[in-house]
Amino acid sequence: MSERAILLANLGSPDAPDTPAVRRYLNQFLMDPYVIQLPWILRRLIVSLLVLPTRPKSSAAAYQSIWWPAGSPLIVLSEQLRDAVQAEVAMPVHLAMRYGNPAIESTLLEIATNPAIKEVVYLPLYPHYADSTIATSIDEAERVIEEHDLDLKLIIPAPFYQEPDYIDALYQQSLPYLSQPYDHLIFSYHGLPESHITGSDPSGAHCLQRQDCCQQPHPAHATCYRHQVMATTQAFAKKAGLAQTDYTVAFQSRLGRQVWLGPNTEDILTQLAKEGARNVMVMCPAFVTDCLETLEEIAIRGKEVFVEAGGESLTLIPCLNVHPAWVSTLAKWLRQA
Ligand SMILES: C=CC1=C(C)c2cc3[nH]c(cc4nc(cc5[nH]c(cc1n2)c(C)c5CCC(=O)O)C(CCC(=O)O)=C4C)c(C)c3C=C
Ligand SMILES: [Fe+2]
Ligand SMILES: [Fe+2]
Repeated sequence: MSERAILLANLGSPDAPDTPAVRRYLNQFLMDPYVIQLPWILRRLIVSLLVLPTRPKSSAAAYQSIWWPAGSPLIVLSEQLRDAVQAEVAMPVHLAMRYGNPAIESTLLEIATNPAIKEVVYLPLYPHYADSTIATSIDEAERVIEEHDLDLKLIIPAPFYQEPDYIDALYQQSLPYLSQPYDHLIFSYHGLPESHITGSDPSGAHCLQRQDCCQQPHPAHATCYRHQVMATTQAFAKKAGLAQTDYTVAFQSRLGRQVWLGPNTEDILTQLAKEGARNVMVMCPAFVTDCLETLEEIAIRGKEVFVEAGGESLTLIPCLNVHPAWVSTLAKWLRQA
């Protein structure tokens, strides 16, 4: 019988919080055709002329504000997750990053050095489908296997955005926070250009054609990020007994001039403060590990926006990270895959 290994994949971080390392990382990230979905020449021009001259410096400063002695929070937490899962499963558990290190390529090559391993349970660590996360991670792993002619078969679990165990883990992680007094809860998901949503609609005629498209059952939802984040939110709200007036869904991390999913998290923070909210909670279920986008964009910059608009406190509910409920859920899925 063939043996299996597990490969967990996350997005990745620069190797260091300095401008040259962030420039290399952004160049690899934004030249990915799944991320900036334009022909190569346009992508090259945008990245080289509009992004790389200025963003590496400002992003490096942002990374410096959240960097830990052991490294990038996203990498350190992902390594801790790998080790915690390893303690619960009999198969070897590896970790790779789509951008930066450890790369998917070097990690698959390392797995392939064990001739007994024929199958790899490959789990990109994103609850919701997006071309720029799950699809690109799968594409990269398939490219490596084909290019190096590796005798490995990938077993890929489906997006887990509404799996009851995932919702339960989110609930358990957030319970100590949501049992404190607060005025409003924001579900802040990473944003996407609307063109990514319509572009991954296989019917070409459903997504974003009407405001409530995500509430109407449709096969396009298998690859609709907006539908999937709405489903996570609704399942969580039901589990936590939240009324619709208790929370708002918003999207963060806009980049560039395209139309992105809305509403924008910063606009919602400003609006809530102006309407009289003083204490808000923010949870970010699109990320399973804390990272730049939660620790800096929400907990530092989001808080500044909220306080400037008249609010008092913004509390970031940590991501699942290495919560025991999440670790045992992952271990169970990976054993059963
Ligand atoms: C067109 C640009 C981007 C798309 C589309 C995008 C989608 C997307 N990203 C995440 C998760 C993360 N993104 C992170 C950082 C980050 N994202 C973009 C751009 C797009 N993301 C950039 C340029 C950056 C780098 C930092 C910056 O300069 O702003 C991170 C954090 C990485 C870390 O090191 O901590 C995560 C995680 C998802 C889930 C997603 C689509 C749903
Ligand atoms: Fe991103
Ligand atoms: Fe939809």
